[in-house]
Amino acid sequence: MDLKDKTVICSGKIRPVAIAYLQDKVTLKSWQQRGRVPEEQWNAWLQEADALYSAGNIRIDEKLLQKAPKLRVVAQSSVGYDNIDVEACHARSVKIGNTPGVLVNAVADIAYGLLIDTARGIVRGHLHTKNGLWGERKAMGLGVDLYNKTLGVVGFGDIGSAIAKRAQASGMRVIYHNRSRRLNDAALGARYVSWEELLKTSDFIAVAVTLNPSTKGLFNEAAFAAMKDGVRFVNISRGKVVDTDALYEALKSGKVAAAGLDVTEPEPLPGDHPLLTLPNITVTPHMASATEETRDEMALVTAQNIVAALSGQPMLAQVK
Ligand SMILES: NC(=O)C1=CN([C@@H]2O[C@H](COP(=O)(O)OP(=O)(O)OC[C@H]3O[C@@H](n4cnc5c(N)ncnc54)[C@H](OP(=O)(O)O)[C@@H]3O)[C@@H](O)[C@H]2O)C=CC1
Ligand SMILES: O=CC(=O)O
Repeated sequence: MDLKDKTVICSGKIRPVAIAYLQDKVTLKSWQQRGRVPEEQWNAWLQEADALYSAGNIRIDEKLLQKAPKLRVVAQSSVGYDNIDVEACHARSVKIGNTPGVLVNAVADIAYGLLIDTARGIVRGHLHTKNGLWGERKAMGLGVDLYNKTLGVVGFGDIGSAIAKRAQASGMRVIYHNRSRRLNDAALGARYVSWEELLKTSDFIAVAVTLNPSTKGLFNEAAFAAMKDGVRFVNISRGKVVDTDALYEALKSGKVAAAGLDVTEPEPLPGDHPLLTLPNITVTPHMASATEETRDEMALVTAQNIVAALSGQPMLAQVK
């Protein structure tokens, strides 16, 4: 099908693999310079757009949709799509695509790295060495083993179960909590438990839920209070799942011995944020899927979703 009369716009840089896939098939307008496309230009593009390639850095809501009368497809280059008002899109028959699956291993690797860091203080050790304190390394104290400990995974989906697999390789027991039990959990070596039991019995907690009304602020003061003393906490899902002030207090008091976060509220996290004054936290800048291979796959799925939807074919991954 000839789609050359279809205009695809993107608010920021897109990867060469996506450009190569799209440029001969559709009319592509992407901003390949640093930063975001200037507002006036963006508004003009929205007027003409049949499809929007979203890097996740913009809010796609009724306000934007009103400026884009021809829009039929939003292809999000991530698995999470909490920046999109799904109802508003569907009300206007705008299809939404995303990129589940292809980023699972990259994201689970970062979660596992943060998990090990909460146990052993790798980043802290590096800073200690860098600050000329090698000789005083005993002052850092000792870490704890992953081996023979219990990992509680909250959000045992594609990424949560990939984190579990890595933890099992370190000899951890895995329990998990979802709203619904997974049918294949026995094959994955994980035991389904209630929210309360997970909080009470986990030595480590890894969070890999979607951000939805049931998970917003899920890790609040009461949740941290219900955890084991000295629990270690990792979040790679979305910052809004955690009450930042409650986590700060729990880290400060030692209730949470250490935390590793790839996502924060707010994002970006300012360099002078109180969380970063604590010695027992490692924060990475929402980079869990940021490998060359994974970002190429995400870009390609996004481009393929656009072409499929514009051709009237099923997308590789569609948000229902
Ligand atoms: N840091 C980063 O760069 C990245 C972050 N992410 C984040 O990770 C999220 C998960 O991705 P992925 O594993 O692919 O998604 P999946 O849909 O495969 O898994 C999400 C899991 O969350 C569970 N869940 C949802 N609500 C709740 C709740 N209230 N309590 C407990 N569990 C809940 C779901 O189970 P159930 O429905 O049964 O409750 C499901 O098992 C993404 O939505 C995104 O926000 C993803 C990629 C990269
Ligand atoms: O945060 C990234 C995603 O894919 O979701």
